[in-house]
Amino acid sequence: MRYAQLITGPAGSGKSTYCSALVQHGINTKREINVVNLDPAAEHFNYEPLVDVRNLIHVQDTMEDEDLQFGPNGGLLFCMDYLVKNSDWLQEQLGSQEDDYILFDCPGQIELYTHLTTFRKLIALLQSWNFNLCCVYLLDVQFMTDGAKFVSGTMSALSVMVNLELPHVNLLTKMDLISKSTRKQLDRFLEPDSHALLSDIELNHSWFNDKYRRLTDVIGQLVEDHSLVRFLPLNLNDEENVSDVLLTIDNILQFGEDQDVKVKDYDEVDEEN
Ligand SMILES: Nc1nc2c(ncn2[C@@H]2O[C@H](COP(=O)(O)OP(=O)(O)OP(=O)(O)O)[C@@H](O)[C@H]2O)c(=O)[nH]1
Repeated sequence: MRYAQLITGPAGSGKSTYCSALVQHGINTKREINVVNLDPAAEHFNYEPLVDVRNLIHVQDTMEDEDLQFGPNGGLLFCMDYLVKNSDWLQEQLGSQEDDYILFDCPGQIELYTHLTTFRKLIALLQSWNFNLCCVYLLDVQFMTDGAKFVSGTMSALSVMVNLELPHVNLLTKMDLISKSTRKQLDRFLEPDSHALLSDIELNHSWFNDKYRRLTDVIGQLVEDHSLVRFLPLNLNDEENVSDVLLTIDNILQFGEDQDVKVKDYDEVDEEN
């Protein structure tokens, strides 16, 4: 079996930074973690990729091509389709090493995860190449600190979970950037508690009419009653937190069962944070 995290999330949510941090964590703990860059528009990252999709196709190619003349967004979607159609290239680049552990650093266009089929096709290919996959969805915590934004972020995570149908972990990134009081407020949402969300929305959004208030309440209840969407805080400055998050994902991937790696379960890490 091979193991991989699909690192997804909106533009700027911290995907490449997370990948670099995990590679460094791997070096510190004498564990090999490789990264594959799947973003054909990537300009800069701080890791040495095992495979780089830009060697197959670059978004610039699609924008400069006389026939295609795409804009940046359409070009990126075209590149991802091109990758799926030329999957032999990716398969060859990935090799076939047993027990390898790969982070796929994906583009920031969330339509790829929320409703287009390209990623589902890519997932099916990776699975057919013996990869056990976990989708890791990153959201910048700064966009989750008031009730209305938290509901919106929760819905985007839910769309990805429903569309990709993979074992899934949501991470709140850039935890080092929020104050203690904001963290306290966030903790009330993470519970999750629909009434905390609702009272925050009523307090901060006087324009919220009855209909929206009821809708928010119902969504909050739904998420709470079915434990649908959970978020783990990720602070890259805290090595113990990084280690716990990685172990949680390892557990979901069932990585470690044959490799003698200690794993923690989701609830354990959630409580510790
Ligand atoms: N303070 C802080 N900044 C972070 C953290 N993670 C990412 N950043 C910053 O956020 C910005 C975006 O991070 P990236 O890792 O490039 O985000 P991305 O999701 O890969 O972005 P796209 O490739 O555009 O989709 C960069 O300036 C990072 O330095 C974090 O944990 N803490």
